[in-house]
Amino acid sequence: MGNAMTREIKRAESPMGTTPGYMPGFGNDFETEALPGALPSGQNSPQKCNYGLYAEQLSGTAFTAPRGQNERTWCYRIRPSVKHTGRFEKIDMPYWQSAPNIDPELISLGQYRWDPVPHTDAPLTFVTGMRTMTTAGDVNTQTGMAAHVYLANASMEDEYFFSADGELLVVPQEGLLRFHTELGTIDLAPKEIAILPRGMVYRVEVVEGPARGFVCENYGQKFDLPNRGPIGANCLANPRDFLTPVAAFEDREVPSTVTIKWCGQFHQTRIGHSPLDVVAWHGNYAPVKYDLNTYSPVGAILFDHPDPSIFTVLTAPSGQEGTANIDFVLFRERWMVAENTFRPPWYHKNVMSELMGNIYGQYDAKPQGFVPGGVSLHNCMLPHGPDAPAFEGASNAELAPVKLENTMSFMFETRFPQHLTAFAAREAPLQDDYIDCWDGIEKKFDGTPGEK
Ligand SMILES: O=C(O)Cc1cc(O)ccc1O
Ligand SMILES: [Fe+2]
Repeated sequence: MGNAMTREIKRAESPMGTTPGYMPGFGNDFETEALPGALPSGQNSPQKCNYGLYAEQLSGTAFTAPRGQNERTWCYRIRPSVKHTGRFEKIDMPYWQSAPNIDPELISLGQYRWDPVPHTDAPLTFVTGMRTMTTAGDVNTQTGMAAHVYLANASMEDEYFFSADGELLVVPQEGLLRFHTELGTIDLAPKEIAILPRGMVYRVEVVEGPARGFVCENYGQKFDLPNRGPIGANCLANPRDFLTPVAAFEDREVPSTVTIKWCGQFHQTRIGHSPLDVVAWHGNYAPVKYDLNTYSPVGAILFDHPDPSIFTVLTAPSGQEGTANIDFVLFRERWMVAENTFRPPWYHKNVMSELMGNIYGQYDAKPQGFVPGGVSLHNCMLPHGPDAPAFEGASNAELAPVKLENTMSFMFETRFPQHLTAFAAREAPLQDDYIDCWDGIEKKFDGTPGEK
C-alpha cells in the first residue's frame, strides 16, 4: 500500500455538472478538502472544527484490525450522520434479496444462462432497479455474497441510500452513472468498475440511460488486490490505476429520504436536507473506480491453459487462505500464443461457484448465446466447459498467435454455493435450452490412438 498524501481542492458550490476529480492509488491514505482549511491539521478531533463542521469517524474495519487491513476515514461535515437518520419504517424492496434465500421450490443445481434482463418503461433507480440473481452465504454472519443485475432509467432525486450489509462492486454494461457519494463524485461507464463501501451514503444519477450492469454485493471482508506471488510487483491490476474522488458536498435543505439496507431488510427515514455534507475528509476507507482497460493480463506464453485465477482483479478473503469469499476475475482482450494446446477453458468441475457476466463481445468458450448483458451460473461442482462449436473450433484451429479481440467478460467466483432467486428462476430471461450447447459433443474414442 502506498501512502501518497494528495491534497486536492474542489470548490463545492455545485458538484452537479462539474467533472469529478480523482486521486490515484489503492487503499492509500488520502486527504482532500472542498473548502480551504476545512481539514484540521495534525489531529482528528479538535475542540472546534473550522467552518463549524462536525468531526466524525467512519470505520470500515474493526478498530483493532491489523494495521495493513485497518480502514477508517475522518469526515468533517455540516451535520453529524446521526442527523441524517430518524425513526425508521420498513419498506419493501422485493427484487433485492439477501442470503440466506433458499427457496425449496427452486433448483439451483444446474448449468444456467440468462439473456440480458430487459429494460422496463416503469421508472427504476439504481436501488429500485436492483434484481438479485443469486445469493450465497449469510448476510447476518457477514459471509458470502449476492449477484445482481441493475436496471436504471431514473435518477435518485433527493433520495439517498446506504448498505450496512456489504460493499457493492459495480460492473456497468450499458449507460453512464454518476455516483454522488459522501466522499465525492464518481462517473462510471462500461469497461469501468467501482466499489461503494459498506456504510457510505450516496445517490445515483443516470447521466445516460437506460443503464444496466452487474453488482457483486460482498457481505464479507473487503475486496483487496491479490498477492501476485512469482509474478512480482507489476501487472494484473496496478494500484495507481484506482481512482478515489476528491471531496464534494451538497448544502441543500429539501425534504429527502434515506434508505438503509440492514441485515437484508430495507428501512427508510425522512430528513430535511442532503446527507452528502462532507466538506473535507482524510483516511483510507473510501469509494474507488478502476478502468478495466488498464488491467494487464498475464498468461501462458508457451503451452497449456492456466487456472482463471491468473486473471484475478480483486479478491475478498474468507479467512481461509487462498479460498476467497469472492474473486473478481476478468477475461479481456489478450493474445493467445500457446503451442500444442487446447486454448479455451478446459472442461471442469470446481468446488467454487462461478457466476459470469458478459460486458461486451464474444467469450471464447461460448461463441454463441452468452451475449453482452447476459449472465451464466455454474454452481459448486457442476461440470461445464466449452460448447460443442467451441470445442471443435479450438481442437482443429491452426495454432498461430491470435489476438482475442472484442471480448470482455467477468466472473464472480465464491467459495459458497449460489442459490437462485425466484426472480432468476421465474422472471428473468432464462435460456431453457442452455444445456443443449453441449449436445453436439460426440464420443470420439474408438480404442485406437491418433487423430480424431
Ligand atoms: O467456466 C468458465 O468459463 C470460466 C473459466 C475460465 C477459464 O479459463 C478456466 C476455468 C474457468 O472456470
Ligand atoms: Fe468454469
